Amino acid sequence: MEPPAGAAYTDTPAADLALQVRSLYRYYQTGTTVVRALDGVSFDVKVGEFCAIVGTSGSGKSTLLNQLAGLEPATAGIVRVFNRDIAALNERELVEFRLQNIGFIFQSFNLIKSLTALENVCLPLVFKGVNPSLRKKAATVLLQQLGLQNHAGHLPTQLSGGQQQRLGIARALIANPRIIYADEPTGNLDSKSAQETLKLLKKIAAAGNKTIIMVTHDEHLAQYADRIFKISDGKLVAVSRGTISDNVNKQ
Ligand SMILES: Nc1ncnc2c1ncn2[C@@H]1O[C@H](COP(=O)(O)OP(=O)(O)OP(=O)(O)O)[C@@H](O)[C@H]1O
Repeated sequence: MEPPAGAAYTDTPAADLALQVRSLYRYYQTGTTVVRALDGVSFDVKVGEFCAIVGTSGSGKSTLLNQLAGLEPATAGIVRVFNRDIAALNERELVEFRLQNIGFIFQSFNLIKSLTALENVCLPLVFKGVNPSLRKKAATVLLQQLGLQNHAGHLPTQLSGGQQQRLGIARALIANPRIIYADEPTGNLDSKSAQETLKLLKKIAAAGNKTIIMVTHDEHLAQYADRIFKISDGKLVAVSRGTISDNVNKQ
């Protein structure tokens, strides 16, 4: 039976969950002040779900994404990514776990300006030790899939914002991660490119059984997601279903 739209937990077996977050707290101490950036957050995300985390500035969205990636220790609570308690991993194991499982998409694209589009997309495979001809082959296929085949030799500055973000998405996909974290992926895009980026993310989640977690302050763009988690003052205050369900696979 489908869980109700507002459910943060599902009755899904743990093996089918991408994320299990339980009573997660992250406090920051600045002088004598304690900031409760995350104040007891709990939710599940199923494998293949596209989820948006929304909230106003300072609500705790980036802190939550950092926690889900194991980039900072929690004050208390549990984060399991594909059933691995990431607090139990040491720094070296965390780096390896991220390399094997997580792709990142950034607001400012984080492309290397001196490298061509093809070389930028290849980078995660360089870190994985894949040989140059296989890297080039995989990157060429992805550039083709994302409609960037005519830009392989271009530098990022020779591409539009939308094209740069597609490049960022190709780079996030090339190592075949099981989950993708996107932090304000449309923050630097015009509204048309933003919508195209969201359609692309929706299509990736639907087609490849990839889980996507996207942080955005844009409540309209969040409607492309399967579920939307609303954060306020470090608390999960609402869970809803995205209302934009146009069949992106047909495009
Ligand atoms: N390293 C830090 N040290 C102290 N306080 C921090 C730190 N990082 C975040 N905070 C505080 O924690 C709260 C949540 O910040 P966070 O960056 O997660 O919010 P956000 O929702 O991502 O905001 P924005 O949309 O503006 O990026 C804020 O009050 C912020 O000032």
